[in-house]
Amino acid sequence: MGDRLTSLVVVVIAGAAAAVVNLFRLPLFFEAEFLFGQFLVLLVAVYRGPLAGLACAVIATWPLVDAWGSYWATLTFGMEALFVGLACRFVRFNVIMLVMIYWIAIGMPVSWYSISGYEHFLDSHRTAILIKQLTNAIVYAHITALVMYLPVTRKLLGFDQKPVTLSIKEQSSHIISSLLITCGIGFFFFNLDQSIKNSGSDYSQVHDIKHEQLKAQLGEVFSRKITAFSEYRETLAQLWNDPEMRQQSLLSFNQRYPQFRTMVITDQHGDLLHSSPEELVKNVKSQNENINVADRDYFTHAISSDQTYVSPAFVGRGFGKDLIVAISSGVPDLLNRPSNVGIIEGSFILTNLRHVKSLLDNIDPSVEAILIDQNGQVVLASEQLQLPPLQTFELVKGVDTFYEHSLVTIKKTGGEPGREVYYLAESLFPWGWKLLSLQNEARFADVIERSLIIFAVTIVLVVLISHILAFAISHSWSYHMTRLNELIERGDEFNRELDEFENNDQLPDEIVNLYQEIKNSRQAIVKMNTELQNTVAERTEKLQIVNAKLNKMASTDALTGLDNRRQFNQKLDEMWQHSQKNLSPLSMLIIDIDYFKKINDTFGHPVGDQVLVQLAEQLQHFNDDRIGCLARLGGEEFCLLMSGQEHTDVISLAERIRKHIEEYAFKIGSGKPFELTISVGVATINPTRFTASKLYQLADNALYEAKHSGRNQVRYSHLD
Ligand SMILES: Nc1nc2c(ncn2[C@@H]2O[C@H](COP(=O)(O)OP(=O)(O)OP(=O)(O)O)[C@@H](O)[C@H]2O)c(=O)[nH]1
Repeated sequence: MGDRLTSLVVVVIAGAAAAVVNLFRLPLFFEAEFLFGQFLVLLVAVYRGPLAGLACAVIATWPLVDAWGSYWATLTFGMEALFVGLACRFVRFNVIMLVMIYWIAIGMPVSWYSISGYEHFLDSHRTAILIKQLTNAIVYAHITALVMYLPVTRKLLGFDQKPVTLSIKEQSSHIISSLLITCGIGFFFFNLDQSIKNSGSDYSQVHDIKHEQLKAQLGEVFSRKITAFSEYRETLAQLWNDPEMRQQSLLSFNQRYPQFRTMVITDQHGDLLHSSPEELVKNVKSQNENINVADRDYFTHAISSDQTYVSPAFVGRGFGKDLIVAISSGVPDLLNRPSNVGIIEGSFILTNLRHVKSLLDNIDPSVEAILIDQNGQVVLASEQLQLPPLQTFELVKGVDTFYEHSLVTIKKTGGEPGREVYYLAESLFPWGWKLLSLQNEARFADVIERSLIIFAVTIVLVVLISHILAFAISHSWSYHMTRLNELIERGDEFNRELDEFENNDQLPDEIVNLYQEIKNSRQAIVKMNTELQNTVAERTEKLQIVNAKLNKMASTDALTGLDNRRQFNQKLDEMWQHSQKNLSPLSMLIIDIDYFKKINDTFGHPVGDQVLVQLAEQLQHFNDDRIGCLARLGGEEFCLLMSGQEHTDVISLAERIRKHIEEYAFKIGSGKPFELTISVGVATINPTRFTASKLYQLADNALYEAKHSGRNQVRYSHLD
């Protein structure tokens, strides 16, 4: 399979596996989730290169596009794979450090931008989400580092590709820090999550309590008035037939509840009977004969019911244009209950509800409240919210709930949703109004962010410290190995006692054993080497002796010990060259025993051999400095070579030899002594003019002549 096709298969399978793992995400706060599938993407980036990593990231983030509704995850994780893959191609790397550098320098800034782009609800949690990303990345990078060196990973993803980091120090550093940090981060994150959850629920409890307090306070304000109206309608029913008393009681009722700017009493048809202050009716009546309120809400609700009615906020018409709320109650017909004979109504101008307003404003610096009527209009709202009365608004639900709290933003009539996000608590009052209390979520987000920033800094420090620790531990493991390695390279150190290894109690057993093994084998090698050298020297010496003997044998005649023909030829050649160079004459004597055949025939070959040996011994007496070579050429033929000698001297030497042999008594064993003669052929040449073979030819001819002239003679030939 081609390398590209292999990469494609790896990318598709690892990407699909990572996508499946990414389906099982660990949910954290808000939309933040921990995912683990990315470790497979990193492995592909490390083993198969940046482009394969990028492709794998695209496949792996498929579930996130759907779940998170954006392609930002594909972008950031894709860039991460590219970054890690590229870095691994060019530097000796540590995958955890690379991932950390990527997220701090690139990933987090890109995410910062992306979050603001698509979801304002996450705005206040940007830092939290980014820190989650960094922590998540540190975790899956450690998982990557843990499984990266497993043989199975290499087999599945790397095939025969070598990972960049291979030394014991680097591998053990990766593994130690990975173990430490994966456990450490898990523990820290679990604790952090718990503490955020706890403080979140504390926060929401406090919010609920504040809300309940406010609700109770507001309820008391209104229900006291409602109760007062319910009681007063009974009083009024008693004195309904006495107009004077009605007016009086109305005035004193209003005095008791001065928050009501005006109070009126109408008959069952809505015609105004009394007012407080009294002039109101008078003034109005002076302009208009009959005031009828039958079309007003507060009348229609009160006249047909025995419940006290609290109206929505509205702009008053009859007695001014103020923004008011009316409380009205039907006055029962004592003879014909439950029908009413008229109503009593009190209105207070909203701006006069200072007490209520201050309750809304001062709940808590982070909590705002809105009081809304049955029409969904604002009656009163905390100053901060800037919601004027009668404004209708919409609560826009947030993307999520946070520890059972709804998250909302406020959208004013026709406008955009505000950017502030609140936790919502709401309650309905018996009279139909609602109390909404909104706790600004940014406050809690600040608290979370602060602890997350501390957490992130701690994690980064933990990562760095654990790497330093891991490095130190693995260094101590590999230090002695490295030292041993150096020693092996230097070699000779093992011949000495090394204190560092010999007398060191701190050394791990494995190192001590390894050292001993190496030392022993080293010493064995040295010993073997010395023995080998001695043997070789011994053998060489023997060989040289044998060689010398062989040489000797090759150049010596076995019977007589004189030079043989081979040696003779070589010496003749050398001496001819020497004489040619020195311009000196070269001479040759060929000596042949006379009638040697007879000796052989008479006494036998062994005796013949003895004769040859004795003759050689006798010739040796003449072998002085002048003789360049004394050889037996074969059979009973001997030869002498001389250089630089005068021809006459050579002839005289030949004569002396012939004479010496003639006079010499040969004796074999205990046999009788006998005599024999020799014939000698002598020749001398000028080597600058004649060759060595010419010299031989001349000497041989001279010998032939000596033989044919009766033997026991010296004959010579001379060419100048
Ligand atoms: N014992 C012995 N005899 C040898 C050796 N080499 C040659 N001969 C004998 O030497 C004899 C030489 O005889 P010839 O060449 O006929 O000459 P000769 O008998 O010496 O007579 P002339 O040279 O003519 O005086 C032969 O019988 C050879 O067999 C040897 O190494 N040992």
